[in-house]
Amino acid sequence: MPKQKLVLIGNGMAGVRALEEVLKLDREIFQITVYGNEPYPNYNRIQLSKVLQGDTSIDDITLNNWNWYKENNITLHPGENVMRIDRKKQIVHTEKGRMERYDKLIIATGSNPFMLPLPGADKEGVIAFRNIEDCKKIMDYSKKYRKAAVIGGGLLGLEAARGLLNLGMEVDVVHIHDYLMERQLDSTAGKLLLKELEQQGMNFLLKKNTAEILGRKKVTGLRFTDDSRIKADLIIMAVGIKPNVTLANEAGIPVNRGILVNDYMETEVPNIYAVGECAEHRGMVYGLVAPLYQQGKAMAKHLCGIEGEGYQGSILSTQLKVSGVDVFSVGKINEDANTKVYKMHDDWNGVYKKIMIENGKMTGAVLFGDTKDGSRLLNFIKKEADIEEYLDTAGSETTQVSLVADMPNEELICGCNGVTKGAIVEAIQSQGLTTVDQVKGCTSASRSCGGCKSLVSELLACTLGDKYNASQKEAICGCTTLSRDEVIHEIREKGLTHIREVMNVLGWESDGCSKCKPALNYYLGMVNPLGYEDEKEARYVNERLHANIQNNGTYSVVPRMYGGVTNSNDLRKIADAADKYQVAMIKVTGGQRIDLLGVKKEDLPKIWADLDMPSGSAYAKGLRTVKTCVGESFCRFGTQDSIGMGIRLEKKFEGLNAPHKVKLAVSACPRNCAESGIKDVGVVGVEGAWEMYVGGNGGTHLRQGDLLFKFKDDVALIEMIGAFLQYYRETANYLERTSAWVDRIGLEHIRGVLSDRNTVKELNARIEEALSIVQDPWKTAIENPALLRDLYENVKVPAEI
Ligand SMILES: Cc1cc2nc3c(=O)[nH]c(=O)nc-3n(C[C@H](O)[C@H](O)[C@H](O)COP(=O)(O)OP(=O)(O)OC[C@H]3O[C@@H](n4cnc5c(N)ncnc54)[C@H](O)[C@@H]3O)c2cc1C
Ligand SMILES: NC(=O)c1ccc[n+]([C@@H]2O[C@H](COP(=O)([O-])OP(=O)(O)OC[C@H]3O[C@@H](n4cnc5c(N)ncnc54)[C@H](O)[C@@H]3O)[C@@H](O)[C@H]2O)c1
Ligand code: SF4
Ligand code: FES
Repeated sequence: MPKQKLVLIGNGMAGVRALEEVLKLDREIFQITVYGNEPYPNYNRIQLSKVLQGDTSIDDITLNNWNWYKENNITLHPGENVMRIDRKKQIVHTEKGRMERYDKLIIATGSNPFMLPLPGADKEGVIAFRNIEDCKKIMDYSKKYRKAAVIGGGLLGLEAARGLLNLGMEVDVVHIHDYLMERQLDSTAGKLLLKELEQQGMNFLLKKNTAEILGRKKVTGLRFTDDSRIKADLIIMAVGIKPNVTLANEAGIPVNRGILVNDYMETEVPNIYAVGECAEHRGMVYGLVAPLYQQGKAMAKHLCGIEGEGYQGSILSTQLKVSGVDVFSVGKINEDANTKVYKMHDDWNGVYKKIMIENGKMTGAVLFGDTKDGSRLLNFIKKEADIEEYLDTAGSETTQVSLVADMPNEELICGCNGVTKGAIVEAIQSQGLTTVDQVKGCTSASRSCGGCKSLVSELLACTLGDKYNASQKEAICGCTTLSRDEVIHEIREKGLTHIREVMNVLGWESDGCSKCKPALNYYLGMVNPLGYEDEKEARYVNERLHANIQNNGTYSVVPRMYGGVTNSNDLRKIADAADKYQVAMIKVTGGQRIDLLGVKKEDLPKIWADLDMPSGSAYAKGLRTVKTCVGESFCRFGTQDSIGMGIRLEKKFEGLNAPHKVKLAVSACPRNCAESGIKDVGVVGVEGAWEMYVGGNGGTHLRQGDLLFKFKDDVALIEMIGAFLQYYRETANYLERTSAWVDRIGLEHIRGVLSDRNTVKELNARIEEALSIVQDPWKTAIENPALLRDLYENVKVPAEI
């Protein structure tokens, strides 16, 4: 039988997913042609927010690459607009004059951003945020200009605003309502969100109606109906979307807000279907992928002649993709005469939870500050569960790990793609999957917004147990096939106590190399801090000599200055030492201390003795500096004693060794003068509390820290920093910065582990043990004549280690 001709208009997320569903059911019945007016293969529109925020690149958001179309015998016409549908002759006409006959036609033309018809809306610098071109334009603007305004405080506007901040712009968000995301949140959550985002640096203008976009040819600002004005070089319009129904309308296909369809996504015209944001089903037009994918599934069955109940409508759930902000909403969000409400508001910790109940059944929920219950609530609300059923489990101290383990098989793990726990576990077991990417490829879980990635990872861990850890295996170097975890396990199990022993017992294939020797030295010390004797010769040269070697063979000397605070006495000692040893340069470092550059190796012990100050560990794989701002003692904006806290932290953790260098900072307000956002641990004072950010990095791999927890109490903050550092010490690969480690094991996972009080206490007990043996290395060296002779007088230090 000849194949039927299936034509898809719109190469976007809903249309192409529907084709995937068709191909899953029957690869033989259709000869498929796709027209898409964007010049790209199908890509993940959702991830444009992450592209703008710098978390991923345009190259990495392709969903189906060019090859996928070839492999599935699909003819794709990228960058080609369909101009007209001739429903009588069953032909589509394109802008290039092509005419394509169809037996079945799918319209999946998505939406257009709604552009407010304001005077000046056509000026240069007014941009929507919908596709790759918009994203590129915005990024280009950010390189040239400083001030941006986003009109619309909904999901898109806020994600765009976060992106603009990350791109270094100042951002005003103009919103028409008195609280943010009013379509997804109630006023309490909307206001909490505003506070949180203000602290991230966004500026909000609420209840503001724009009257005019100012400027001559190019945008210069906005004027509002109350006649107030703001300046702006770039305006992002994010005030909602309009289904793209022009083609259907002109072809005489019945349209209301969207193209009218039945439960099988058939329009009222034979052989024409509509799916995605352009379709209207039972009065609803959807703007999130989960319902669009469900529509595609129902439509594919119908196209392939398979019976099914059709699409029944969806309960919507949303999450904002802004790092450090946890907001979740599902179903009904506002009370009316028929609803009762279960509410919890912990104002201090900024946690808010509201569940809507009708006749004892759950119909909606809003979460702010702690969203780990989101997927469970979505499942309860989907099945209209009794509130009692939820409350029975709600009191228990759940972490994400236990949450996934306890979930019944029919519960959803991935809301976007409708993938249940049972389906993932089945795929893991039957197909031998071991990584999140494999689960994504096989089940589609985590393929869209990516919000469920950590749940998938936990599920892999629960399902595979030890095998999951083994599957993450990467040998620590070419001398062995053993991974870091295996080596540490063997060190513990077999009670191994020194590097040579590890190599002998674990069958090293050589005498060790510059990669494994320092790593083993660290792992042995981490496992047994009290019993292990540091093997100096396994350390890199800088750590061995306690000074950084420079390009001309001299060294730099950086004495410790707790919290960046010094005094005239120390400054005098530094000046005298600089003169006496004729240092080439005295330089203030980024870590707020003083670097004496150009010291000869043989002078190192002498200058340390003269300085009589502790080592600043500027060379160490371990705690380096704790940078502070002046804080409440002097600054008008300071809400906390940042210097006091910084000094306390530095005194507590100085000398701690770690998989890589660790930098801390304490700022007394969100202006962040100490750059807490790009430190391994960054502390930021807010009114009456401290926020703790982790995984920040200001180096080659720039990464903004993630908010981990908030504390009103100094002791609790210090305890959590101890627990975080120890968890990093125990689980990171040697030479893995916290930024890479947080990305690898997941913020949610870390938060889950550190939410357990006992774990925090145990980690602190172990870090205390490691700290108890810390000695100042300069002092130790000066007091050890043999070491002085060996290291600073006789021996030539090989440079590679
Ligand atoms: C920045 C951003 C972030 C988002 N984040 C999320 C999120 O976190 N979660 C979520 O669920 N949803 C999110 N969304 C929404 C989600 O991306 C959309 O719901 C989804 O992409 C809609 O799919 P669609 O196929 O209906 O439309 P689209 O993906 O827009 O695809 C329609 C395609 O048809 C093409 N087209 C239109 N007319 C023609 C024509 N005449 N000829 C040829 N081609 C044509 C369009 O150019 C487009 O490529 C986000 C959207 C944006 C913009
Ligand atoms: N995380 C996510 O799920 C996510 C992220 C981005 C986009 N999206 C989707 O993309 C689509 C577009 O998002 P959106 O945020 O533009 O749509 P939206 O309709 O959700 O929000 C638009 C917001 O703009 C405000 N607004 C309207 N007119 C205004 C005016 N004149 N001045 C100021 N504010 C005004 C509205 O009050 C509303 O809050 C939606 O379907 C959304 O669901 C989803
Ligand atoms: S971070 Fe805040 S408190 Fe600290 S110096 Fe800067 S403005 Fe002042
Ligand atoms: S929840 Fe969005 S990809 Fe899984």
